[in-house]
Amino acid sequence: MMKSQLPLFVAAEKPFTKLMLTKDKLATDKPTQDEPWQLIRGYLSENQQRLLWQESLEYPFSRPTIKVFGKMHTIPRSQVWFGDSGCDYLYSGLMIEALPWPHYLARLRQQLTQDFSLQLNGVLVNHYANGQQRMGWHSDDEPELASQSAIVSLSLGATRDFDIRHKQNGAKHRIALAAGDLLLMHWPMQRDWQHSLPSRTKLANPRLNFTFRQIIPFYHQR
Ligand SMILES: O=C(O)CCC(=O)C(=O)O
Ligand SMILES: [Fe+2]
Repeated sequence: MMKSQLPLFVAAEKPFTKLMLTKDKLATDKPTQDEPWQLIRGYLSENQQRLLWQESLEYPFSRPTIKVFGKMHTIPRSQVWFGDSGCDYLYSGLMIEALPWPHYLARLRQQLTQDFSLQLNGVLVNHYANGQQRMGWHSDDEPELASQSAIVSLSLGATRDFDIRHKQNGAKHRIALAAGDLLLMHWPMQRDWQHSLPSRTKLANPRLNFTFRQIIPFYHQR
């Protein structure tokens, strides 16, 4: 349905080959009550990574200015939000309207929906131009997120450390997220933990991250 809006260069590309997700592959890492996340290395094929990266060159990224503790800041990365209609997202006091799904991102959403039995209806794409760009400590706990829903994170490009810390007991984890890796963040990760993407000042290479989410449609119009 989105095909007509595709940039021309992808028309000739081979389609995704459907990834066969074997039980073994899923079993490589299991979420536990103590650590409610699950890492699947190399979930995206090389072909998928290439197509998504290429498609992202056409995404309308922006660097909005947001209010943090009463002060205005331009976010240290660029982002864009795609989603089903009505799946707008209020982010640090800023209403982001859902843009229609680009082709390969729509296909990836479908694949994730099937592989993990999730109802994903929006994706935040973050582009980190280099190691100076980053994301501070936060939990993804906005009220428009469906109650107790999981968030699926996929990474492309440069490998970056992803830090996780417990809100109460101070436990810390660091996961190096490489191109193609998938991190499944199950409930109650967003209730009990924060995460961040620290800067790496010497790194010159860009990275993309997609976090697929389930939003309560028309939340902000009710
Ligand atoms: O870039 C990442 O790996 C993290 C992104 C993230 O935490 C978010 O979009 O909420
Ligand atoms: Fe996050």
